[in-house]
Amino acid sequence: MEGKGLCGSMDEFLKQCEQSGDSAYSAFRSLLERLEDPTTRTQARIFLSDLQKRFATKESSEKCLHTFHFRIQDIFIEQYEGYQRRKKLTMMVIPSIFIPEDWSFTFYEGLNRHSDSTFKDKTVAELGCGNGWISIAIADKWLPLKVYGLDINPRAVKISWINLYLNALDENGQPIYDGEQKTLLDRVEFHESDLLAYCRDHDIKLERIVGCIPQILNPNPDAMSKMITENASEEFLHSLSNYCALQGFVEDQFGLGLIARAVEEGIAVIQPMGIMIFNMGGRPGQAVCKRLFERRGFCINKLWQTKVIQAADTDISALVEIEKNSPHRFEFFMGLAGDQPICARTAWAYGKAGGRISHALSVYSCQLRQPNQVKTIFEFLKNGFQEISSSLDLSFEDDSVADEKIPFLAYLASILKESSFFQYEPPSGSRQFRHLIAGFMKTYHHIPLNADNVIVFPSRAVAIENALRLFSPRLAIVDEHLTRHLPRKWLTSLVIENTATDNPSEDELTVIEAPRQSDLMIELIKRLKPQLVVTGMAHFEAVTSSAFQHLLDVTREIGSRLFLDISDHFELSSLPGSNGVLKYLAGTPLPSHAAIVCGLVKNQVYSDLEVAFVISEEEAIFKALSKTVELLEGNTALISQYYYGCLFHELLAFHLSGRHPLAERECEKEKSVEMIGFATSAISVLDEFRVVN
Ligand SMILES: C[S@@+](CC[C@H](N)C(=O)[O-])C[C@H]1O[C@@H](n2cnc3c(N)ncnc32)[C@H](O)[C@@H]1O
Ligand code: MET
Repeated sequence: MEGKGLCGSMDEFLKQCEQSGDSAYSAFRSLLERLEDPTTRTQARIFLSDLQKRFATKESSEKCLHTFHFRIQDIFIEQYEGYQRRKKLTMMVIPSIFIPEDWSFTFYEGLNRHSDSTFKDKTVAELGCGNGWISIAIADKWLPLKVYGLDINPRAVKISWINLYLNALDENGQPIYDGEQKTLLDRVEFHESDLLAYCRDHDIKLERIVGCIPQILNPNPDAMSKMITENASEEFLHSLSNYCALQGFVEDQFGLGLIARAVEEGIAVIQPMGIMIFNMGGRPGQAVCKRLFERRGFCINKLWQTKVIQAADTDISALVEIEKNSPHRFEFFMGLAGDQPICARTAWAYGKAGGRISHALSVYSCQLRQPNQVKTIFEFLKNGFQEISSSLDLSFEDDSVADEKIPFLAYLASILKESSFFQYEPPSGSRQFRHLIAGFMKTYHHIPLNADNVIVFPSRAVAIENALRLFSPRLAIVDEHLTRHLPRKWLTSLVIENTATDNPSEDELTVIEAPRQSDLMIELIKRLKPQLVVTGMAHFEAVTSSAFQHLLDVTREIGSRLFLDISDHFELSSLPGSNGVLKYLAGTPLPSHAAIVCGLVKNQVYSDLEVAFVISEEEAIFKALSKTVELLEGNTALISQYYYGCLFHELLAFHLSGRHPLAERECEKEKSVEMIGFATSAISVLDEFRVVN
């Protein structure tokens, strides 16, 4: 039956199509309006069946494209040998849009390598949907919740809608229902959109983003800046399938700028566990293609790789130009069988001389490693930090490094997003950071500390030097591992012979080095009676608390202050090994003459970042040490506190609070001897200022 009436006669229709591609397009636009209108839909669909039947053979449908500027044909998407009920879709094309070829079919094969659950019930966007066949095939095969087929070419979008009606309704114009009693019209929408603009503007959160978009820079950049409208020239509209404009990304130099932009736009709209699947021409080289994703925080899985003949309608001379101006070499092959890569220049010359050139084509499936954090980083960089974005590298060989660095950058981004400057923090260190350290001690080691028991220093060396200056002991015994950064004069003076009645100047501070072994250290303490002891602990002695207790007792009896360095035994992990000192503190308060020093130095990412903290449960010591930070060495860089703060935060964030009630602590033993007090110079300063934490 020939569709007449609403659609006019077929001959009239074909006559209009014959005039030009533009004219054929406008004939189909009117037909689309009839498909959209439920009252004329059935008839319009029947008219399309009749058109298809009229050019049923392969030859006649080719001729139709040539003469009438459109083609409607069945494409078989599941055609395994021996498989009887071959699945077909009916699809039309017009010359001003992309006509599916090798690239599309490879892409579809790559999509098919995913498990059924990848698309079932999911919200999907297809970038550069062309005539819409991939979006329709996804909807047909996997029953996703919704597929948004997006294309910048307005004509591609209209033809996609026609293709949707062609497949949602049967030849008689009746709806085809799937297993869930839905038709393709319930599952697919097509929209004109520059990459993900449509989803962004409509606040659509996607679970899958798939795309086969151009990878060759337009050899004629002016053409690209032309307004893209439905009425632009056919040639120009078709060129949108093969060429892209400069996008302002580093990847432009490899022709990958459009994909780079798609990925960055995708990071903003994809759900955290979402997957992006891209068809990647291997011409820039596999390493470059992989890097595009990895440096933006993705893990990639190359699902399918094949070789395709370089499309005849795509001029690779833009790649030859890039080779002229850079050391980069693209990767082509001679024929499909070649396996020795040749560069774009050689490929171009070989092609001009009649040779067939091919290149790799792969389907990449990509997922963000730490999705929410990478999203935060990109959200921040989007607003005016293009330069940082270009040099950003979130690719890591080692997962544990990624686990440290990405959360930190995200944390920094969220702080900088809220304020463009670093806030003033008290000299004892950022309250939040001290709070986190105390929280870690409480949660992981059951030591009931609070932020006012913790003083932050730029490094362990500074912490120790400040403690020595604060008390200015006549004699200090310092573990030989910790003397390296102390002023030389302290290590060279020797005032041990002075009697207690002498009144040496405070500058005459003498440091005696001692081995890190508690029995030797204790022997020295007993003999030399220093006013201050700074020591670490050998590993074997740190296992139980007895060496620590012994040191506490001896220093208390003699009247020395003790600074115990636990840096080597302190682990910033979710399963930190304990040690005798921390076990002791869980059950007993830290005596007032003792403090714990801990340098955080073992980070894997920024080996030059250091922070240290001192723990004291004595308010006066807390205040005085805080003051030394202000007076002597300057505050600790906030960036270092953020870095370590973030590590502590990560370790605390998932904990339920109060799951392990803290043990009752025993009371501290009575003081027996008067301890060394603050240096007179320190006292004057401490008296002068009211010390605020
Ligand atoms: C190679 S075709 C792929 C078409 C279809 N997916 C297929 O496989 O047959 C690439 C498509 O990307 C579209 N395109 C180019 N730049 C785009 C952009 N910035 N945003 C959206 N689509 C774009 C082109 O119009 C073209 O339809
Ligand atoms: N013909 C294009 C090329 O060779 C590919 C079109 S599909 C993005 O790059």
